Amino acid sequence: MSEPAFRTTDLTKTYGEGDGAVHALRGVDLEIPAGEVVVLLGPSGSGKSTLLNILGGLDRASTGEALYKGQDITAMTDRQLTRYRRAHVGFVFQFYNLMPSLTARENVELVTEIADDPMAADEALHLVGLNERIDHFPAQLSGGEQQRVAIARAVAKQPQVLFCDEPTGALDSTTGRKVLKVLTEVNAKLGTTVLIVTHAAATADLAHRVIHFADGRIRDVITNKTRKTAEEIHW
Ligand SMILES: Nc1ncnc2c1ncn2[C@@H]1O[C@H](COP(=O)(O)OP(=O)(O)OP(=O)(O)O)[C@@H](O)[C@H]1O
Repeated sequence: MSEPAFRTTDLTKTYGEGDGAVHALRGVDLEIPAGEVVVLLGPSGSGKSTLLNILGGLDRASTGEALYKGQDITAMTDRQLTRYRRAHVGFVFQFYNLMPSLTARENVELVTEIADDPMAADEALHLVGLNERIDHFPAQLSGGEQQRVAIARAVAKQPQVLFCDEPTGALDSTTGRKVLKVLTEVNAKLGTTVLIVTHAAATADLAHRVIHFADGRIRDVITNKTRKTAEEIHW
């Protein structure tokens, strides 16, 4: 069996100290195979984004181990973490964080200009179905189209892993489905491991694996025997 994308052992994260301490992660043991679409579900405050941020190298664990392809992220220096994020990881957030004064292509080029082995910005925009919108500014695009530019930007540097925190949170369900379709296509075409944190529980039907969080711990992990397509899910 190939090495998993991620493996965590007794991972904890505590924000603050003493009486005010918040135990965001209380001991997470997890394995995420490379090449899967994984959906993280759970109540607000249960630790999903915290886990995503630690695996993505945006935040640090308090204790425990988190391996990316056998490398311990928790032991990395800040410089190593920056390199890890640059080389291997793409992020998609609820709000698209596009530069309003740049076109779709120019927004993607911001990343392709500094990446080691990027695809062309136009190719990334084709991949997300925005062929006709390449020279549009964000204000000329719908919310779903803006999110697809954000996905193109994240995918253009050819990351091994795509972390998506509430990628459909600001979208209606029809538009959200288009965005999810793009994420599953990126997984299928490029083999990118895709982790999605969401409150839209129906998204779980797209996943290879569904992780349920509760109170800073994993409650259960389900492997879907069959997966639905983005067109088939509703929320
Ligand atoms: N930077 C921070 N400082 C202090 N507490 C934090 C910080 N980030 C998260 N927390 C707390 O950690 C806990 C877990 O938060 P997290 O955002 O991981 O949950 P979540 O499951 O993603 O929630 P949601 O679904 O609402 O996004 C919460 O109680 C939150 O308030």
